[in-house]
Order: sequence, then structure tokens, then C-alpha cells
Amino acid sequence: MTAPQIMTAQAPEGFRCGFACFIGRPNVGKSTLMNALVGTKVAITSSRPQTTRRAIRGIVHRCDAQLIIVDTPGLHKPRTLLGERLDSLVRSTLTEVDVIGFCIPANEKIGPGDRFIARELAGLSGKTPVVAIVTKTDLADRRRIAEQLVQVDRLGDFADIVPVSATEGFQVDLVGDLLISHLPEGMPLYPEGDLTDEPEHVLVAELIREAALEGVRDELPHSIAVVVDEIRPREDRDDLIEVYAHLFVERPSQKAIVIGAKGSRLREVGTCARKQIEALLGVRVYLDLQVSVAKDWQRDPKQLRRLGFDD
Ligand SMILES: Nc1nc2c(ncn2[C@@H]2O[C@H](COP(=O)(O)OP(=O)(O)OP(=O)(O)O)[C@@H](O)[C@H]2O)c(=O)[nH]1
Repeated sequence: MTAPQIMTAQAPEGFRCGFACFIGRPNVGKSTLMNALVGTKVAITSSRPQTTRRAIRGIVHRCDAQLIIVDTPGLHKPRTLLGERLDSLVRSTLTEVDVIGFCIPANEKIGPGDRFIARELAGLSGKTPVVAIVTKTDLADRRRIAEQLVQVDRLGDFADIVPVSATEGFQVDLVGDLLISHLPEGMPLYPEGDLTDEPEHVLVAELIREAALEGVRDELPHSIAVVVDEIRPREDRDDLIEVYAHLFVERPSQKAIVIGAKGSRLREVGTCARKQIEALLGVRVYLDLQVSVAKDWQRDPKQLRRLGFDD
């Protein structure tokens, strides 16, 4: 994997630097764990499966190491063209990192989805170490966690197995230590203080999508895509930024749901997203959010490209 800039400062003896990624079924807590490790919100999270669609990097800075985390979408059997593209994104990520964190929730039985991923990992060429991470321990009692650790041990050949609760902050640092122990020695690749190298408009689009996902059900979450057209300072004002964005759905009926009665839902989404964007950019924001129908975009290669999902 390439990084934008090589630091010239001397790294301390034994400094480690490299890439990690989390893999796991949708909704097992990968993005939440990355945010907890990085210490800020760089990947959006929601209770809807398949929230993550892009490989977002979070950067963990330690005095002895720099850990660059690539966030992957949950691996699943492809159903749509979007699904297929997500899976190829995950596979290419897996071959490029120094260590893989395989996330399995403590509060759910190991199922076919986990076994499918375990087989994929066992079949990887090369010898990328895999750390099994038993997530959401706050949702399971001690006996259940112990049982899950035994079951996970049987699932594959792991360098370590570690229980963690990202929301409670339990053993998050230990996960960081274990991942870092598998990184090669080397100079830091990113300047101190950089937390992600995702472009601003992508982070802003993800925050809007996160706000739009709250409270929607069934197939709608998968049908929502957000593109930020422009971010610009308001003329003659240095304390206000204007954000112009489009929220795409696949059908007119979905558009009606997203907008809500007399625009009420869209207003809520806009207010919630605006607050998050203001927190991210540290400045007041005017958000112009339009809703459009991009018919069946998940299955249409041209639309996928337009919405930023490249081959
Ligand atoms: N109680 C509890 N909930 C958690 C924990 N970690 C994540 N969650 C919740 O689980 C849900 C899914 O978390 P995400 O981090 O979005 O999961 P993900 O694996 O990145 O999901 P995809 O993007 O769909 O692959 C969210 O509602 C989180 O708040 C945890 O440690 N404890």
C-alpha cells in the first residue's frame, strides 16, 4: 500500500509502522473498534448491516508505532453488482496489509458467515497473521465470552485471540498492542496528528449517509448513496461553509420515505448531519441536501461509477 508522504524525522529504535484491516460479517463492530482505536470518528457506524462501503483508513499514533487501519465492508455472499464489488475490494485489501483483525461478536453464535470468512482467510496466499477479535463483550456474560473464545479458537489458526468492547473501552489498547506487534519495523508514514487520509468530501458524504440511515428499515439502507458536489466558504464570510450534497435512492417510493411528510424527515437528517459536519470541520455549516432517484443504481455499472464505486 502506498502512503502520501514519507516523514523525514528520525524514528526511535524499534519503531513499527504498517497496515492492518478488520474483517468480519456486517454489523460485528469493525468500524466502532477502528474509531475507538483512532480515538475519533473517522468511519461511520450504524445499527444497519453493511454500513461501510469504502476502505477508510484510520491512523493510530503511538510513541513506538504507527498503525494504519483500513476499514473494509463486511464480507458476504454477493447478491448485487455492488455486493460483488465490495467483495473484490475486501479481497484486494487482505493481500496488502501486514496484519488482519477478524471480528466475531461475543453475543452471537458462530455461523456460516463467520466460517465462510475463516475459510477465505485460511486460503489467503502468503502468511498474513490473523488476530481473532471477539467484539461486543459488554453484551455477553463471562461464561458466554469464555465459550466464544473456545469456539473461535477452533475456527482457524490465529496469532492471538482477544476479547474487546469498543463501546466500553475494554481492552481496546490491548487490541492495538497486538496488531502493532505484527507490524514491520519502519519509519512513520503519516505526520503526527493525521487521523485519516480520506478526502474531506468523502467524510462529509459518509456523515450525511449515516444521518440518513437512522430509523430507516428493510432494503432502504442499501439503496442510499450520498455524493457531496461542493464544499465552499460562503462569500464574504470566514465563519461559514456551504456544503452541497445529493442523496440518491433507487426508487420514487424510497424518495418519499427519505423526505417524509412535508419534508420533516429530510429536515431531521439535515440537522443531524450538519451538527456532525460542524464537529468534523470545526466551523459553522450551511447544508444544502437534495434527494434524487438514481434508478436501480446498485445494479448499474455506470451509476456505480458516478457514485464513486469504481471497478
Ligand atoms: N454494545 C456494543 N455495541 C457495539 C460494540 N461495537 C459496535 N457496536 C454496535 O454494533 C453496531 C454495528 O457496529 P459497526 O461498527 O457499524 O459494525 P461494522 O462491522 O463496521 O458494520 P458494517 O459496516 O456493516 O460491516 C452499531 O450499532 C454499534 O454501535 C460494542 O463493543 N458493544
